[in-house]
Parts: sequence; structure tokens; C-alpha cells
Amino acid sequence: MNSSAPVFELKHVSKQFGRFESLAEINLQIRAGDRVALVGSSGAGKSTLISLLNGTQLPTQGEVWVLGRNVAHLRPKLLRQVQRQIGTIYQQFHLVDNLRVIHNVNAGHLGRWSFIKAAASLIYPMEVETAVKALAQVGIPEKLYERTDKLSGGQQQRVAIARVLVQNPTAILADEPISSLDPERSREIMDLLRQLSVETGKTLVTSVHAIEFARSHYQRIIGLRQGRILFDTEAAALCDAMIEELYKTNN
Ligand SMILES: Nc1ncnc2c1ncn2[C@@H]1O[C@H](COP(=O)(O)OP(=O)(O)OP(=O)(O)O)[C@@H](O)[C@H]1O
Repeated sequence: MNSSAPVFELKHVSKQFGRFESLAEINLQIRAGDRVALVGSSGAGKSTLISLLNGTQLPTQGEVWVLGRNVAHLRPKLLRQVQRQIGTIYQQFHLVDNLRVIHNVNAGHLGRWSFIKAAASLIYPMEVETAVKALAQVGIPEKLYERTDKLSGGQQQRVAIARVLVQNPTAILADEPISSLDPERSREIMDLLRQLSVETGKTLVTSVHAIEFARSHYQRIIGLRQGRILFDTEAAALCDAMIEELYKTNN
């Protein structure tokens, strides 16, 4: 994959669901190491944009390039290779509740492990040291053998982040990672994502409702309104008038 290409590039992208246009005429580039927040009202298109960046959806029009590849033109094997370089964290964690933490963290290996190895690891966990290291990075190494559904929401989100660390992607996408957490846990998770991105140099794209976190934790903020980019700005240049325009209710 072309290492000098932007990690993500969208050219004249639209996404329709039936006749409804969720995104329209999106043009943007995100480069290695960028830390970008996506903001906008409910339904503005943030999650749709994230699903285009990780290749789980294809655009209706335009081109989505990930790591120098046009996603729509990739054969399944190459698409999986590209997708392995993109780790995604979701609001609802997407963990298997009744498994121990180690198995959820080891799911980060799934793109690389054979089916046999993955199945065997459910009985005799493999690469335990890697899992412990990832859990230590997210601050809960002692939870390795705990059942996942016994953890708090904040701890479960840490497990989801540890799984992405084991996957070791080039870029991390976080789709409203704090929406189901209380304010204190939200701050901890936002701090953790920023710290991991700064320490590892990984690109980080996060959709977030709380504009104050976008400002304090990200270098660049993209405002989506009714499926279009209203602004794409350095965080320091975001002013109250832009925020007002972003959230105003009339058309
Ligand atoms: N799979 C789908 N089928 C039909 N419509 C969809 C689908 N996914 C998204 N949409 C529509 O596209 C629009 C944008 O949705 P999206 O989830 O991207 O917004 P969002 O900014 O992430 O909102 P929220 O902050 O509430 O999560 C919404 O009107 C939504 O109903």
C-alpha cells in the first residue's frame, strides 16, 4: 500500500439509502497521524461517514480511497487486508458479553489467525502476553480472565480499545465511543484515545456529540450538517458562530 498517500481520501462522495441521501458531495483527505473529530446533530451523517472509511459501506457516487486504494475496486482478499489496517470502536462496544476479556481482546488477531487457531484459542488462550500488554495500555490488566459482562461500561469500552490495539491498525475510527458512558468515564475514554493516538502516531477519527471534547482533544474538526460538510477546520479556529450554524434547527 502506498505509504505517502493520505490514509483516507473521499472524492465527491455521496451515500444514499433508497431515495434518502445520507451524505452528499463529501471531499476530504485525512493524513497519517491526523486526529479528527466529526461533529454534527443526530442524523447528520457521522456514522455513515465512518462506515465508508472502514469499508463496511460503499459510496453511491464518488470514490473512497483508503491507504492509496479505491475501496470499490478491491477484490475481497485485498479489501480484507485494507480493512485490517482500520480498527473501529463503537458506542455499544461490540464485544461478546459471555466470553472472558482475553477472548474479546484476542479477537483483534482474527484477521491474521486461521480459523483453527482462533477456535483453539477459545479453549487455551494464545498470545496472552500481547493481551496483557494491551490491557495494561488501557489501564485494566487485572481484568484478563474476568467475564466481559461483569465489567462496567467504561471498562468494556477499554476492552474494545485493547482489541483494536492488538489488531494494531494504521488508523482507529471511533463511532460515538462515549455516548453510553457517564461524564467521568467519557473523559477517561477520550483522554485514553488521545494518548494512544499521540503515543503510537495512529490516525484517529472520532464522531462525538460533545463539542467541548472535539475542541479539547482533537486537532481538526469536521462539522457535518444534513449530510454535507459545513466546515473542516483546525480546532483552535472553531468559533461560536460555526457551532450555532451547525446545530440550528431551521433549514
Ligand atoms: N442503513 C441505513 N438505512 C437507511 N437509512 C440510513 C441507514 N444508515 C443511516 N441512515 C440514515 O442516514 C442519516 C444519517 O445517519 P447517521 O447514522 O450517519 O447519522 P449520525 O450523524 O451518525 O447520527 P447520530 O449522531 O444520531 O448517530 C439518518 O437520517 C439515518 O436515518
